[in-house]
Amino acid sequence: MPTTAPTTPRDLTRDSDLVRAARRQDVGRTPVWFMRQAGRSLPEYRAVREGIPMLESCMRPELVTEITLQPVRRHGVDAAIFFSDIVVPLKAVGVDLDIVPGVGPVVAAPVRTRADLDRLPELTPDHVPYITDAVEQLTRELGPTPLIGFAGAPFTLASYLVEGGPSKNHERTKALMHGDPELWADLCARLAQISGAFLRVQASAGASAVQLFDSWVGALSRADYVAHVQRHSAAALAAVDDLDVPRIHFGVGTGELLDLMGEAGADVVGVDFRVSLSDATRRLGPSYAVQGNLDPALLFAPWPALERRVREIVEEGRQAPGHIFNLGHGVLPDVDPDVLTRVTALVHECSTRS
Ligand SMILES: Cc1c2[nH]c(c1CCC(=O)O)Cc1[nH]c(c(CCC(=O)O)c1C)Cc1[nH]c(c(CCC(=O)O)c1C)Cc1[nH]c(c(CCC(=O)O)c1C)C2
Repeated sequence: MPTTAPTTPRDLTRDSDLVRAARRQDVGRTPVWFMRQAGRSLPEYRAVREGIPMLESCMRPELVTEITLQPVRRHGVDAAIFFSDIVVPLKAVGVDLDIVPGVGPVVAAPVRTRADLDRLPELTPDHVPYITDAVEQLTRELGPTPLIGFAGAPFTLASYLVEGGPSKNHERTKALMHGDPELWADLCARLAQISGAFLRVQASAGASAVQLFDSWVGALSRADYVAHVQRHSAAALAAVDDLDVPRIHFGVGTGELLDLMGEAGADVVGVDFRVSLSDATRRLGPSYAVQGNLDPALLFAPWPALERRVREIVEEGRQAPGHIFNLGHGVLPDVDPDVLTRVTALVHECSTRS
């Protein structure tokens, strides 16, 4: 009898529509998941999080598993997004920060000098044993449904570290980038190591795809992206080169950067709602799948208007080399979860290939 290699969690998801679409292969129907589908709008999420601070909940594998599975059970989406946060690896290496309800990540001592950078260590898997545990537990429970791991990209992480918290204009970040390009490059190189290692921990433990969130990089020009950011995001994505996981690269307001974000080493480029999938596909060419791009605010529109837009996006996606249906940015907290379930069913129904 021929011996067969043991089945890994990733083997079980290799033929899923999400992984196939990311690789620009034929799919049975368009796969769909929603950024920020875990947490946010779900009452069952609020119930299990009751009294547990955000960062603490990210370090409890049982809780991470439950919260990650909730939207998969409820909506029937084609992938789970790992419940964590982009600042978890920074906390893990010792940065004094907290996630403040209603605000977001707040850093006690912002990183602005060489001495500050010298206090930021590299990330090793030993810093995040609870991530490995949670991913292993999750992939066992998910079976054929892929788990997407993620990390924040160097620019977006740098913005939180340099500004000390959420920022509208990223002024201190841009001042550092242009005022001390050498320190900026060293900071981003360190953050690329941290991001890449965080992606690698998740992919090694069984995640089937990874997404690099460069949420705020749309604040940059093409010239600044090329000079100061692209190679660092490329280094983060390259950390999983040998693990055979598709890589999704996403940012908000990045219509002008899509091709450069693809070149950084993505298989799939995330598209926000400001650019049509057709334009995005034209800008990207045949070598990339696209992900997106329903405006999250449209989930509040009357169903006929929402339905029309969902059908349009599915049609536009058919012209792309591969399409993963998603929002153009994260689920808004007040959305009716039943609308997400209905959108999932509609995408599946109107995209089923005969
Ligand atoms: C993928 C993800 C993230 N955060 C969380 C997840 C888990 C999965 C999911 O919710 O589906 C949980 C996650 N992260 C947070 C929460 C809310 C905190 C709570 O419930 O107490 C949750 C559920 C807190 C958080 N963390 C962050 C913010 C934004 C602040 C700002 O405007 O600058 C906020 C509010 C930083 C953050 N975190 C993340 C991003 C990239 C995605 C995006 O652009 O939305 C960013 C920019 C990524």
